[in-house]
Amino acid sequence: MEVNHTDMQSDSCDPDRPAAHPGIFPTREAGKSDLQPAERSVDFPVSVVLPAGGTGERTGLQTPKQFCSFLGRPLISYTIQAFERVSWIQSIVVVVAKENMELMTDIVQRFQHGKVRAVPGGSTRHRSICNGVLALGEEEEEEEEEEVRPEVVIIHDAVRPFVDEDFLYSIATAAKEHGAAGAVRPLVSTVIATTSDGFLDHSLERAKYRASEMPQGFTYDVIYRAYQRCSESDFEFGTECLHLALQYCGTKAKLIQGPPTLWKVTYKRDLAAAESIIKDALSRSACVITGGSARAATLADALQEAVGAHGTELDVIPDLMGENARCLLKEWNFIQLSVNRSFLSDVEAMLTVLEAANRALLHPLVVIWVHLSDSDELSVSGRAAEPAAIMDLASAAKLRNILLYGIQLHQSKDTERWERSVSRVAEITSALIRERSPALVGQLLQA
Ligand SMILES: Nc1ccn([C@@H]2O[C@H](COP(=O)(O)OP(=O)(O)OP(=O)(O)O)[C@@H](O)[C@H]2O)c(=O)n1
Ligand SMILES: O=P(O)(O)OC[C@@H](O)[C@@H](O)[C@@H](O)CO
Repeated sequence: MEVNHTDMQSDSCDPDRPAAHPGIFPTREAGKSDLQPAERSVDFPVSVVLPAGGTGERTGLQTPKQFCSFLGRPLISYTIQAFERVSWIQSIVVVVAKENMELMTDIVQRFQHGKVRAVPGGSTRHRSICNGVLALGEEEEEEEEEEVRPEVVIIHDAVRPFVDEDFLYSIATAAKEHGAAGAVRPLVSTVIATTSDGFLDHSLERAKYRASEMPQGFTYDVIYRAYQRCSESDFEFGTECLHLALQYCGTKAKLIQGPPTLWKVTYKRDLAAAESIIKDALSRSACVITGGSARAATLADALQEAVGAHGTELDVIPDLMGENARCLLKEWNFIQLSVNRSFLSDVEAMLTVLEAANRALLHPLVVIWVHLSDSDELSVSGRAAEPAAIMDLASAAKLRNILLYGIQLHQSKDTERWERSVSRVAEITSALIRERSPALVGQLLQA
């Protein structure tokens, strides 16, 4: 997947569908969090350093992996989102290569990330992290007045986008108590040592070892002192901050087993897996608007079961008014059912409401107009008018990151034929929601 960081459309890839991913919460508006995780708080200031100064050589791509785009958004923006939505984190420092500082500033502005500032990285990961830690200790005139020097610093690779608040809380509180804390995972492969001429020297007893992952947490003093005292060789060849804390501060990190979501995007295949997980998270539910029509409600009931079989849960409501407006704050997929009325006013009204809610800032929204008509043979004029109208509407909506699709459905008196049509609508709907394909935007698909 060759993705240029200026190309905000990522190629679609088609990896096996992974299990639903608990680690990503793509449900946040700029500046507010609408998925309320367990209400947590800490009584000490916590800041974050996201090392993002690498080149991603192992992906084989020109674009550093942290800037590869998924659904129009760079990977690093997903990681930042995972941290900025945590209310007890006061600030985030992203450490990027000097040549990417402008790009990083653009990303922060474009996706309206809060609490974030970018600082230049170094030639190695440790040097970048050290720059980030030092930046937290410096006064910045434009800093938020309530930002103070952190007591705890969370360090997290920017290319590990799937991290949740509960685990961050565990790491931060353990770091506060013990001076350092780190995420671990069971080893998948056995670790062996080789001789200089490439033969097995010995193997380690796998059960006694763990893979060191991120996030890691440190009291500011520990990580600051560790970097003040470590050697040039550490800076050049080291890969483990926990080791520096032990070696130079005598601080034994508390190790906490993390969820499988903590993996690092390293190779090209990891990009495909990350994209699939992000799409999965966005396609778990959809809101069906029936317009109060009894026939639309019947169709919605039939769809609920059929689409549910494809892994997407439908929430059926008559409109997006009053109490139902809550869907605007948590949904990324909307299905407007229209019976016989072939004009698109229902859809236009929905697009207006979605735009007013600024809902498409972080993720492309999907709006599917399902038009149920009574006649099996549509009049030619009816057919000609609809595709042109929906294409015009879709072209305008796409500029605002809303993907509009149409599905034409005919009410057949033949039960079997009707059931087949409903099943096709469900299949098409699920595919559109999951893939969010730009290529089908504005199309009026026949079910
Ligand atoms: N000089 C460096 C090197 C790496 N990193 C960051 O450290 C994290 C983990 O490093 P890694 O996965 O090795 O990233 P790269 O060094 O970019 O990958 P590669 O080794 O394949 O080039 C990444 O977010 C990377 O951007 C950094 O901030 N500064
Ligand atoms: O060596 P890389 O730069 O690929 O990745 C860094 C990892 O070593 C590091 O993130 C964890 O192992 C925890 O320290």
